[in-house]
Amino acid sequence: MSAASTTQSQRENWEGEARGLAHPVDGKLDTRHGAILYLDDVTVSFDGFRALNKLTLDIGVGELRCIIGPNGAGKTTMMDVITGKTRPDSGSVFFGQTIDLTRHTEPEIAQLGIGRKFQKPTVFEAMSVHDNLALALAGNKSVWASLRSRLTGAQRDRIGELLATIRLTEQHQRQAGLLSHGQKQWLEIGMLLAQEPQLLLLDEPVAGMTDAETEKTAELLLTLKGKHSLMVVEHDMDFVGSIAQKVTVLAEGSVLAEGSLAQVQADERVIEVYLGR
Ligand SMILES: Nc1ncnc2c1ncn2[C@@H]1O[C@H](COP(=O)(O)OP(=O)(O)OP(=O)(O)O)[C@@H](O)[C@H]1O
Repeated sequence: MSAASTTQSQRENWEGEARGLAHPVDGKLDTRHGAILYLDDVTVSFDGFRALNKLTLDIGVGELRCIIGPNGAGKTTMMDVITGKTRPDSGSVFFGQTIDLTRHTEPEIAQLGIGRKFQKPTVFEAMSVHDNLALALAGNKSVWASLRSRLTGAQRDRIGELLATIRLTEQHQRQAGLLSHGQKQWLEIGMLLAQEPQLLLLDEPVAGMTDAETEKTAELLLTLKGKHSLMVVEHDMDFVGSIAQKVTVLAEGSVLAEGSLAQVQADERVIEVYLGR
């Protein structure tokens, strides 16, 4: 399925609106065909080396998709293309039917409703868990203005909900720098959720976590599925097995295999390039 059926004027119309509004995606993302993200024939070359090679995949609305593949397969480059950090040499990248992501900047793409979590947590260590979430809710207001302004009842409720979702209610007054590695990762996920992304990209969310933290992260992501669409890049196969519906295996910049974890684990080509014999 491609977004090519959308007329140019529909796209321009939408993009015009998108640039002018604070929350342009509210109720407006066109996912009539069931997918939230389309990559079609995307190629990215670095000095002649194809990090992505005619990559085609789409993510369904509310889906939790796991992406696996060997080092250098192009997983990070794919996320860079989706979030506007890297421009493809060719191919198309659409958010819903109508938003051509290659025509937007990184901040615009975040505003459009795509949140990205990098591997390393980047919370404000000197501030409390609560204040980190309050800042994230304030969005692009200046840090000092948002810390000084009093929270509305709705904002307080939202922070309460976020704390419960990320399982940090009891730690809300704790300084973020004192949290465990796993708790910092959850806080950062909470900060992304505060911006109400429709699509969340997570890069190795359980790297460095204890087994108990990994389990809790799996529970957390399963609660987000449906409300958000998620793309999770992970090497930890037990974790992938605990959350995945559908797994995409990338290799040499293209999709090598796609299906349930059991299906891709049984695929000879996947065993060859990634899982080992
Ligand atoms: N900015 C760049 N300049 C040159 N080569 C790059 C650049 N970014 C990525 N590459 C190369 O593109 C290929 C794909 O890299 P990428 O980081 O996307 O893979 P990955 O699947 O995320 O790997 P890993 O699992 O190790 O994170 C690699 O060979 C990498 O060296």
